[in-house]
Amino acid sequence: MTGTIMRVNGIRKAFGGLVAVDDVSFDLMPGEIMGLIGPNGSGKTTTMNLISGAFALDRGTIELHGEPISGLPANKVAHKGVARTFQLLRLIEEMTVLENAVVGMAFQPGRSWNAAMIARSREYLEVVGLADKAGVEVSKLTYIDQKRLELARALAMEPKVLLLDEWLAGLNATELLSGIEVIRKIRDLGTAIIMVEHVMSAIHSLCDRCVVMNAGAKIAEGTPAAVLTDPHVVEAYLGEPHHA
Ligand SMILES: Nc1ncnc2c1ncn2[C@@H]1O[C@H](COP(=O)(O)OP(=O)(O)OP(=O)(O)O)[C@@H](O)[C@H]1O
Repeated sequence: MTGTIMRVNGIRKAFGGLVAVDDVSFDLMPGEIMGLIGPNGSGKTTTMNLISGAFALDRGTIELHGEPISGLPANKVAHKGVARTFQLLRLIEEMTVLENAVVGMAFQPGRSWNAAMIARSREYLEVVGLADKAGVEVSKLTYIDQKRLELARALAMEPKVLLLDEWLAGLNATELLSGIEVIRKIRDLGTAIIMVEHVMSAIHSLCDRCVVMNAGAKIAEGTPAAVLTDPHVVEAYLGEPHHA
């Protein structure tokens, strides 16, 4: 497809006898927010780990702008332009908000700390709504502010594609709304996003398209409204707890 930013083609990953991701394919378009959804244990996080290079593929290919990134180690995938957040926060508690954001840039090859990098990090803090807390020590931040910072750090990698793994999990109703706005803003600034998310209101309001997984396989793809009323998807979710 012309204009595809990422192409995931027939990827597979087994853990012993358990096929966690089974022949999954999808494309990501520039400027798109794609939801990767499905019941617990359906293979979403494993798919994200395959894209980010944290796990090696058993089979299949992943391309970024037509260039293979599958087979590369996670740091190389990140340098090519795929950044991620984690289900568990990975911040350096003793450092300030700004220092943590700069660390995201400083880990890129050929970069050293400089004024331009600090200025850029401040821009990312602005995007995620943390500009006024640049000098605060991370250990003093609230949970949502820590999540915002983790996002700023991912943005500091200047990704073409951002992988969000349940980034909205654990937020209260007000925080959820501001979290949704932050994700929308990042997309509007030109980063394509793949988000694994259980919060259906967020999926509805943010995603242009969803890929639905069940037991490792892709079972549906389409707009949130279309896939969430698809009988196969409804059946896959039966027995799952409902989320807001
Ligand atoms: N490192 C691993 N070793 C062995 N099995 C694993 C490993 N990671 C995941 N699995 C198994 O692979 C399957 C898919 O797990 P995965 O975490 O990708 O699902 P998920 O859709 O992200 O689930 P959730 O919504 O609960 O986060 C599960 O059965 C899980 O137990």
